[in-house]
Amino acid sequence: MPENTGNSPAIMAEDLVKVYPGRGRRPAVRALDGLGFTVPAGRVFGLLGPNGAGKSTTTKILTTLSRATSGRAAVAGHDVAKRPDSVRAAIGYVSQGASTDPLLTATENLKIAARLRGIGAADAAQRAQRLLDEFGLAEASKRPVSTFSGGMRRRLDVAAALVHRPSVLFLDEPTTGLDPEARAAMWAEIRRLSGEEALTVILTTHYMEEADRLADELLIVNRGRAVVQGTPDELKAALHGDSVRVSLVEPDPARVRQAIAQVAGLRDVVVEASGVDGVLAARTDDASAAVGSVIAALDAAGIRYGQVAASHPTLDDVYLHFVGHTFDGPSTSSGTGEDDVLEGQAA
Ligand SMILES: Nc1ncnc2c1ncn2[C@@H]1O[C@H](COP(=O)(O)OP(=O)(O)OP(=O)(O)O)[C@@H](O)[C@H]1O
Repeated sequence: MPENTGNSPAIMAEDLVKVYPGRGRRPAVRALDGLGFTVPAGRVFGLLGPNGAGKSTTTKILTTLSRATSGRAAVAGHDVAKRPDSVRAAIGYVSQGASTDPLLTATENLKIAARLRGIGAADAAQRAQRLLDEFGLAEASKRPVSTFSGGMRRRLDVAAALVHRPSVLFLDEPTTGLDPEARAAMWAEIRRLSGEEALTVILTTHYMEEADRLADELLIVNRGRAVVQGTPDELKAALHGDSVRVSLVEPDPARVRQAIAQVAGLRDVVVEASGVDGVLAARTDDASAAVGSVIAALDAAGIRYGQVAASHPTLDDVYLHFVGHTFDGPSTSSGTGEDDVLEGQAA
């Protein structure tokens, strides 16, 4: 039975600090720097942030795989440092790597997962059957997992993490590598779990669309700190004005920045180059005027570009605003520096 479906939060993290000690010439790393957040029970909660932001470290502490240097965290009402066994009994964890044995059948895998959680043989068989039905894997239950598609394997990984009926499920990039159809099936599964089963799902993802469509609430983490938390709609609504995006062809970011330096009314300007492509992103209160002026400035400077788009803020814009570079972009861009963007976050 879920342990925590009442009003108390599924997760509470307070002032978490994690310092990985230095070794030899390698300096110590302060991976978490006072991270705090709360996750209400029964929600899909998305953790977003650039590489190295501290997402994995946070997940490791919450799943008892690592200890915080200081601070406090509780999962399903249990303190992670004082009651790690109770936390482990209350959570399921699906890592990026497959957790099932490809040579065994789906049923065998689930039965083993249940037995490892201390469930008796008869109950394990029943639970395995129930999960195979729920996850649409009943017909394939007698086949070795090596014959499964990527989507079926991922669903089986999730099913295996639920054998002991946890109340909080950690999913680390659950749809990476899946085709769009399998991704949609996994999204439907996650929605079902949080809805019908009242499970709290902690989701780490690298897909902005996934975070937008799936997460009831999002936390953006940067440099070991919580930057902003809210529903995707709240976060988007908090960014006033419109977004302008221009795809650049073989850009020289410094030249692009110089070209648009005189364009009035742009803020949160970021220019990124990745291979032969690039992007110029900015926000403005007057999209139609800004688009015209940006195009004129790029033309005047002889800068090549492709698509030019203005839209209401998307989650990409929220990320850009709070982190300082695009989700797929480099961690240092030639645009507005991270500190500049964070200083301007009162928008
Ligand atoms: N075992 C470790 N020893 C030393 N430093 C570490 C260790 N694990 C993580 N770090 C460092 O801590 C910081 C946070 O890393 P973490 O893996 O938590 O970030 P992340 O947000 O999960 O990134 P990614 O999206 O790339 O997985 C990084 O600077 C990373 O290099």
